[in-house]
Amino acid sequence: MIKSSSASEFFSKTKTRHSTPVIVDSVCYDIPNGTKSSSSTPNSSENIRLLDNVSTVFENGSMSAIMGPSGAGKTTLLDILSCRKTRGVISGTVMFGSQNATKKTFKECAAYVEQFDTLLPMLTVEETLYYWSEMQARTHADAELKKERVREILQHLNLTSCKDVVVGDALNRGISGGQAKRTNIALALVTDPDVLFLDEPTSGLDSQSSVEVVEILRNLANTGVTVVATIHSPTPDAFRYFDTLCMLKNGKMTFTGPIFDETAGGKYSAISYFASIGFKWDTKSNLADFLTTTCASEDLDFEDAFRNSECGKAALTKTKSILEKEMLLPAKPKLAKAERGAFAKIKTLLKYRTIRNYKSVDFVMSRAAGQILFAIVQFTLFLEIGKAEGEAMDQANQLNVASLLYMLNILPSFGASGYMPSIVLERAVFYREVDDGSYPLFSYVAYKFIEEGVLAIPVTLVAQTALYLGCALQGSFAIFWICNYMVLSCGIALAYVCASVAPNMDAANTLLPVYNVIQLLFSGMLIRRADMPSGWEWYSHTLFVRYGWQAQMINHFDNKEPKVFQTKEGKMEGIIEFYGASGTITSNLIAVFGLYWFWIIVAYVCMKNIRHQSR
Ligand SMILES: Nc1ncnc2c1ncn2[C@@H]1O[C@H](COP(=O)(O)OP(=O)(O)OP(=O)(O)O)[C@@H](O)[C@H]1O
Repeated sequence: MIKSSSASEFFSKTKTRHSTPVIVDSVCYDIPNGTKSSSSTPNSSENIRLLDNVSTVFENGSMSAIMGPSGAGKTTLLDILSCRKTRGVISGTVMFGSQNATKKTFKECAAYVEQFDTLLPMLTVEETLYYWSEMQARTHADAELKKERVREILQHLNLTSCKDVVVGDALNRGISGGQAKRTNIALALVTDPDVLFLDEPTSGLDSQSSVEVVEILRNLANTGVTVVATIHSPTPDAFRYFDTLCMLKNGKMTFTGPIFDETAGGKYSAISYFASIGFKWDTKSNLADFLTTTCASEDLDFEDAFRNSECGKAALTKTKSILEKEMLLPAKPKLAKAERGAFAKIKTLLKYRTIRNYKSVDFVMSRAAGQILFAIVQFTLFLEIGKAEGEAMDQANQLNVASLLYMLNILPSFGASGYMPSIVLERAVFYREVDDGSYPLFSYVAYKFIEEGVLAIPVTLVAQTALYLGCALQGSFAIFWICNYMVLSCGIALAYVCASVAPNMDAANTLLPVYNVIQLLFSGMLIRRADMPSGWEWYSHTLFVRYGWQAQMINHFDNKEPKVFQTKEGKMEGIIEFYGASGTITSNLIAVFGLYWFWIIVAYVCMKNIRHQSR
C-alpha cells in the first residue's frame, strides 16, 4: 500500500501552487457527419453534436470524477479540456484559472495521463522517469533538480521495488498493470502540474491497485492540484476518494456538484439531488453504479430535470461567478523561456533510447542479419567474379559483375523494411510526447537518423568487406562502401516515408516493396535506359539505386573493360556505355547524397502533417 502520510508530506513540499480551477462554460462540440461534406458549421444538419452545453467547474484541491453511461461523452469532454481534440468544432469557454485553455497554457500548468500505457518498453521504470525529467527540464540545472524529484516520486508512488524492471510490452512482460499505471502518473508528476487530467486511471486494475492509484491522486489534490478523471465503475473504496462529480448522458450534463452529503455542506450533493428527483440511493449498494445506472435509464429527461432544478441553477451560478472572478485576475507571470534547445533533446533521446536499442539483440539483428546473410549468399554465388582482367573480362563476366553490383544497390532498399517498425510501433509514444511538447519534430527525426546511421556503419562495413574481398571486386573499397552506405541511408529515409504515410505495419509493408520494385524496373539494368519509352526515361533520374549502381560500375570497370557489346550501328561498346552509366563517381555520389536529403525532408514533412490518430 502507499504510505499515505509520507506521501502527503512529499506532495505538500512541492512548489507553491497557482490555484487553477478548470472552468467549463457552455461547451458544445460538433463533428462533421462522416457521410456528408466536412463543412463545420456548429449544429448544422451535417454535424453530429457530441457535447451539448456543458458547464461545470473543477476546483483546485478537488478530485473530480467525470462519469456517465457508455458513450455519454466522458472521453470527449476530457480531450477538450486537455486540448487534445484534432478535429471538430468546439464552442464555449474552457479556462485554466484566468487563462484560456490552449496547448500552450496546458503545457505550462497541466498534465494528462492516458488510459492506455504509452511507455517505452525497453526502459526501466527509473530510466523512464529520468528520461522524462530530462525531456521536460527547461535548463540543465533544472534537470539535476528534477532527478532528485524523480527519486522522491519513485519512493512515494511505491515504485522503488520495481525501479530497475523494464516496462515491457504484451510480448515481453515487464512491470505489472498497476505499476504501469503508477508509472504513467509518475510521468505526469515529474512536471509538478497544477491540473492533472486522467483518462480512466483505474481501468484494468484490481480493486487493491485501484485504491492505491486514487489514494495517490487524493494526496495530490490535497496539496491544491485540480484532479479531473473520467472513471468507469469504480469500487466503493476507490470512489470515496472523489469529492466532485460531473455526470453526462448523450453529451449533456445530468448533474454536477459534490458527491457526498458531507462535502460542501451537502445541500446540492449528488445523493441529495437524485433523492429529490425520486431516485434514492440504498446505502448498501455501490454508489457509483447507482448513479450511472440511474442516469442510463429512460425514466426521466435527466438533462432537463437538472437544468431546471435548484441544484442545477446553483451549479450554473457557481460556474459563472468563478469564471467572472478568474477573468478579473491579473495574468499569471509567464514561465521562463525554454533554454534546452532541440539539440539537447536529441542528446537525451540518444542517451536513453539509442543506447538501450543498441543493447537489444532484436533491434541490432533486425538491421544486421539480413545484410550479412545477403552478403554471404552473394559472395559465395559470385565468388571471385571480379578477378577477371583483359580478355577474361568477356561479355558474360561484365554482365555478371553488373548484375552483382545492381543487386548490391537494390537489396539495401528492400532490406530497409526492417527499419519501419520503429516508426509505426512507437507511434503512440511519439504522439504522446509531441502532445506533451517534449521535443520539436526536428529532434525526433534527427535522433532517428543518427541512431540508424551510426549502426549502419559497422553493419555495412562487415557485409561489404566480405563481399568486396569474396567477389574480388576492383576499384576503391572506400568508394564501394560509401556507395553502399549512402544507398542504404536513402533506403532508410524512404522506409521512414512509407512508415509515416502508412496507417499501420501492413500498409507500410505493402508500400515500400511497391516503390522498390518500381526502382528495380527503372534503374537501368532490367531494361536499359536507352531502350525505355521516352515518356518513362525521365523517371530513372529520380532513383538513388540507379546512381549508386552507376558509381559502383564506374568504380569497378574504370574504362578498362574490353568493348564486347555491339550496337545496332555496328559500334563496339564496353558495359558502362552499353548500360549508359553516365557521369563520374563523384557526380553519381552527389546525386545519391541529394536524394538522401530529399527523402529525409519528405519523411519530416509526412511526420509533421500526417497524424494517424483522430480524437
Ligand atoms: N470521431 C467520432 N465520430 C463519430 N462519433 C464519435 C466520434 N468520437 C466519439 N463519438 C461518439 O461520441 C460519443 C461519446 O464518445 P466518448 O468516447 O466520449 O464516450 P465515453 O463516455 O467516453 O464512452 P465509454 O465509457 O464507452 O468510453 C459516442 O457515442 C461516440 O460514438
